[in-house]
Amino acid sequence: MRNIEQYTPMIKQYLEVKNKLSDAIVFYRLGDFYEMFFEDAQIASAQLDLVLTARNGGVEKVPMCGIPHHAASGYIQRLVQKGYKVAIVEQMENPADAKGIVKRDVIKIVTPGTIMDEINDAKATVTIAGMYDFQYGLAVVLCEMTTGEMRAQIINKQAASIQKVLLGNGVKEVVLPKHFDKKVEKRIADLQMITISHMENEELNPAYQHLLAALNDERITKAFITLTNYLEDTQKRNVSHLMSVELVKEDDYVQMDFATKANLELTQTLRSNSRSQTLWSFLDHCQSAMGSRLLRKWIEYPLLDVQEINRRLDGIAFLNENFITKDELREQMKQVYDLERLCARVAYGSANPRNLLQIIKTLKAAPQIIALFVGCDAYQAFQQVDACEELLKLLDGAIVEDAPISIKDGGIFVTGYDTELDEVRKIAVSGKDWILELEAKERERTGIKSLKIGYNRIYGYYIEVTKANLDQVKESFGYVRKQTLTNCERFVTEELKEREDAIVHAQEKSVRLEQRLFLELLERTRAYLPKLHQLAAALATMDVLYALAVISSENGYVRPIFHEGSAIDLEEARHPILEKAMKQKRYVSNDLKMEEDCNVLMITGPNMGGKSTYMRQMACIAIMAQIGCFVPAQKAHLPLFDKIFTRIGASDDIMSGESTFMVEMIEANHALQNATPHSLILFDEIGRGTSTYDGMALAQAMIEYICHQIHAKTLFSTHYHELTALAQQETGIRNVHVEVHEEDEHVTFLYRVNEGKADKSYGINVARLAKLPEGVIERAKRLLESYEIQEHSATINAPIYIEKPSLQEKQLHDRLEAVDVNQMTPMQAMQFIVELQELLKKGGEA
Ligand SMILES: Nc1ncnc2c1ncn2[C@@H]1O[C@H](COP(=O)(O)OP(=O)(O)OP(=O)(O)O)[C@@H](O)[C@H]1O
Repeated sequence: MRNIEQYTPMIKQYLEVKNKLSDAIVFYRLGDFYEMFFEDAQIASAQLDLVLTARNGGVEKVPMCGIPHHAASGYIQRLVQKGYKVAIVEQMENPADAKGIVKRDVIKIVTPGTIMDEINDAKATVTIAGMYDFQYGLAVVLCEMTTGEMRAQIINKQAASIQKVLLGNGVKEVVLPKHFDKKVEKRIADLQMITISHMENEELNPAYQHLLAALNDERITKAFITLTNYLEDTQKRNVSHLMSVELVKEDDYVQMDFATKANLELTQTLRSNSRSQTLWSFLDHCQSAMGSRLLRKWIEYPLLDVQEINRRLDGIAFLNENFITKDELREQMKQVYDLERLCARVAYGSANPRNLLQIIKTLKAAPQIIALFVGCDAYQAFQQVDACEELLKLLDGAIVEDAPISIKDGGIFVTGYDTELDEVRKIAVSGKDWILELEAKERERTGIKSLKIGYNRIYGYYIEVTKANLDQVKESFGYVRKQTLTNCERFVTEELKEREDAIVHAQEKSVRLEQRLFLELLERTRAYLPKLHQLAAALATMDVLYALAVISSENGYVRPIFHEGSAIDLEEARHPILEKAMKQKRYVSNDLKMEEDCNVLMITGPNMGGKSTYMRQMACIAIMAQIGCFVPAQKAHLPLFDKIFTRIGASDDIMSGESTFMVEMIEANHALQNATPHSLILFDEIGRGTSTYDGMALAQAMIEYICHQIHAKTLFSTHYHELTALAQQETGIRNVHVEVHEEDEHVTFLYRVNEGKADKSYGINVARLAKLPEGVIERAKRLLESYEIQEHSATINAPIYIEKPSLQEKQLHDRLEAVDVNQMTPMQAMQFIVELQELLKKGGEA
């Protein structure tokens, strides 16, 4: 700890502030710069490529680096993205008025979960979570700071659930209370790139109580308190833009764990974490950022409610049947700004004059946009949305077209908006005219052509004469010297001094008046926020419907039809993204049919043959269908999937320290433990991460488990051709294979999926395609031949062993199925359990 008394007064002041902000980098305002000192300077200079200098701090030279204040947001964003917190320390008084050291204080702390103004990616969502741990689980309250949206969830303490809720919702920062399960904290820390913050204050601020109105759950309240107290603490103000907390019920949506979402590259790619080439970016033809963000939510939360899905599909069909309406919608949507974030800024008090202009433009377009949906039966509710015409009347014509971003310098309101403002402005303007006249008069009187009248905040108005003309200044002019610069002198006259006060005063007064009027206008706008939120939600929905209509019509997609059974019937299905990305070659469409009693589709065929693509295609179509979008196929009859699980591709989790095989087993386990008869499972080459026999045994055991216990619809690709024999014993398994054409050891992939199993693997042919050295290929072929000979002579290709359920299991099953628990007394139930236990001990009755 430094002895702060030894330092210069300024560094002492800095250290007093810094000592309370140990986990943040302090941006300390000095004139036009933000300076960083000591360790903060070292970190910032390394992270932001700034030059590290030093400043005399009294007892020692203090490391220092700085950035211009007007460029701060870019630097803050870079630091925060790297997981740092940045505390902004501002000058709290005008340096000119300060006696001694200028007063400074922290005005806000920007953290990874609370960054708002500094974000320049309109489609990005930044979420912060407050958590509370109760004995059996966790309450999580999520908040999207830029919109103020809040959601709550109760989850269990397993790593997969924590990962799903935090990574799945783009959480960048988690706030934990004083007492929190250390093991769970470690699980959160293991997720990497999530900043963990702590908040000790456990008292509910009454200002936020109403946001919990609809919820009566003490656990959620506690997580909410931790979160809101932290937000107040970092923002140093009331976070008035927060919206009511909505409880998320997982059962309302298709459940996908984080690995599944990542594997399917729904909203970010596996390799680069980028947005391009994802299902989101592919579908995103939205015209507004709020539309894009809503689309992302739709993709992450596909629906289970067939009525709601059909409503969206009806909306899309309406736009595609009325293409002029659709075109008109696109044009009108161009006028729509990010009303969601604008509302948040109004509520929070950070809206600027340009933001109000954006609201005006949006409100002007809104009635026409709503009217476009008059004929859309599915969305008649849009007609009830208030387009806020009253607010438009209030705002329209108040603000000048090229209004400034800041309210510091006036120039916000049009003439005629306020009579007092007009009066003050007139005085200020006439003052300026008087100055111009004086300048002309003085030039004439002195004969100095280059004479200028200028103004600066410290010296006020002055007459400036260049050095070259100084000899022409006569005493009789009454010029009093004010300031000497290298190449000019500045003077005042009695006359100028007298008028200066009035002019400056009028200018300042008009700026102050404009500020007051602007804040009043914001306050009046605030009264319309509930209506504006509804309008924003409706416009965003229309925008997403537009995007999905465009995708569906441009690519010839078909409307999915849902049924209550479990059969899948897809004709000429395609992978939406790959189909679009393929330029030279044509994408080969395929059918996918699984009848009610078919549980597992076993897919065999060569590497590179298109197995994974066929599986991903199924998942993409299922998700697109359940978000209410048309799908890439000629016919799509589908069940409603409740959960989707995947074990696809090589998503080695290097970060979590798990091996490839371990990740494979964890993901497979997750599916086997949680899938239901209504789920979709995609297992791509399960078991390949271990030895052949291990892998094959595990794969077979899993398939049997799915057929007998789970009955979920499963697509299972494998290179273990032996497994295809299972189809002969199990009615629930069907074999299909991807076709290739082989000629003179050269293979051509046909990507056509046909009935039956593949005859061989073609691994060596594919290796040749990859241009491995010919020596390696030849040697591999010889080895393969000798393996195959051994295989036939020895017992390597052991026949597949199919285990039937034991008699004991069958008896247990029959008994449990037969009993009607509702008709039993507690005593009878206990007796029944004892009987079952005895049956277990005896190993069956027989
Ligand atoms: N239906 C299709 N039409 C056209 N090209 C396709 C089709 N399916 C796949 N492809 C092409 O083949 C490539 C390989 O496909 P995919 O990864 O699905 O093969 P795979 O059988 O899973 O291979 P491996 O067993 O090595 O994992 C794809 O990247 C794509 O370029």
